[in-house]
Amino acid sequence: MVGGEKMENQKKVIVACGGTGGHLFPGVAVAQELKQRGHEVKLLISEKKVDAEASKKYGDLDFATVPAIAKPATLSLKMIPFLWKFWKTKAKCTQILKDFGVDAVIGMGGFTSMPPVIAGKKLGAKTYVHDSNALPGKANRMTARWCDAVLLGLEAAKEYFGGSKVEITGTPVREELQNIPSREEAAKKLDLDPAKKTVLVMGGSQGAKNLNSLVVEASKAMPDIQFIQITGNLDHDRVKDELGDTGGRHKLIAFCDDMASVYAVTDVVVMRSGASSLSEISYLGLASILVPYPYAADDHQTKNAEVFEKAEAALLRQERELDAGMLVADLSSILLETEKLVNMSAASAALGVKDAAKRVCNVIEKG
Ligand SMILES: CC(=O)N[C@H]1[C@@H](OP(=O)(O)OP(=O)(O)OC[C@H]2O[C@@H](n3ccc(=O)[nH]c3=O)[C@H](O)[C@@H]2O)O[C@H](CO)[C@@H](O)[C@@H]1O
Repeated sequence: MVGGEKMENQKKVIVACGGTGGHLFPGVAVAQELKQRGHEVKLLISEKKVDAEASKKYGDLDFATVPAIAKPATLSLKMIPFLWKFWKTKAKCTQILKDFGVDAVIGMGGFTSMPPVIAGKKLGAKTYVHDSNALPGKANRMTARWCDAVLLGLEAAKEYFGGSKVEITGTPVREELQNIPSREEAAKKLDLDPAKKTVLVMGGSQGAKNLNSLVVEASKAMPDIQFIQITGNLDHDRVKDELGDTGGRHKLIAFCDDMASVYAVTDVVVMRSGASSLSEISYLGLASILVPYPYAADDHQTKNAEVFEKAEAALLRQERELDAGMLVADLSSILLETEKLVNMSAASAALGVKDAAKRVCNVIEKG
């Protein structure tokens, strides 16, 4: 251990989870479980606005920021500023880790997780990486070389990492989603009718303009169904204009900081297939229609969606093939056929890993 005072058996753990909600929220879940077990935790997030917004409700956790890093897709002159920024960030991480007195570092994904893991390795700490996708990211595959163990959200990812240091843990879900309110309580909070079928729409952290517009059109054709549509900050006003007045049955939210209430009143989700959202809906046993983000690296969101489609927990629809009529037909087939909804929800629940946070923390505690 470097610097700092600590109790016996207590570990000082850095959770590197910056860059996107898909890395940050599983990192929060790991930090919450570690803290509950008496360990000391610091979360490293990026300086991006999205991280500041997503982390602000977790005031009881200790956050520090480091620059976000994105590797250029091809070998070009852009590698020079990338390497310079990488080196500077690693130096900053080394200082943070030394001051903290680090024992272990876990990276939750992306190139922003890489410098803290490498810095940790050089300081003699135990190092881990967690990947939540069916097709692991390039950054994680590279970071794995510096790690004592590789932790995976989905079995399908195992083939990309050789050797015995791989463990399937599932993807941790934050505390507030482990204990969601009742449907009635949540409906009251969101000013919705608990007796009506409700669709949640999540566009994910990247643009979902087309998907947002398709949903608006579908909603107009389904006046008895309630919608909660998370539009993303950039698309909110445009969608609001397109939607017009629905008498309160179609709610628009730019960014949602109360996913627990939203999930509690939901019957079916229409969403991108980001791994963290998938881990949450399977934890809660929600049926879904998955529309992968078409520009995700190596089309990894399709691979995630295929896991859910194969298990009959979801319908998989590519955005280029989807129109509002199909969406109405899909939603009707799930919402109006009770047996289908029940079966899809059960298949989703079967994919959920209830104790993922515990499994990840057990590995860190074992050392
Ligand atoms: C475009 C892209 O490449 N996205 C990737 C990014 O996830 P990205 O951040 O896009 O999406 P994820 O679905 O993984 O995570 C979103 C998270 O944000 C939360 N949320 C969302 C909206 C909101 O208003 N409030 C809120 O709290 C969700 O509950 C979830 O926890 O990293 C994931 C994990 O490697 C990948 O699987 C995704 O493919």
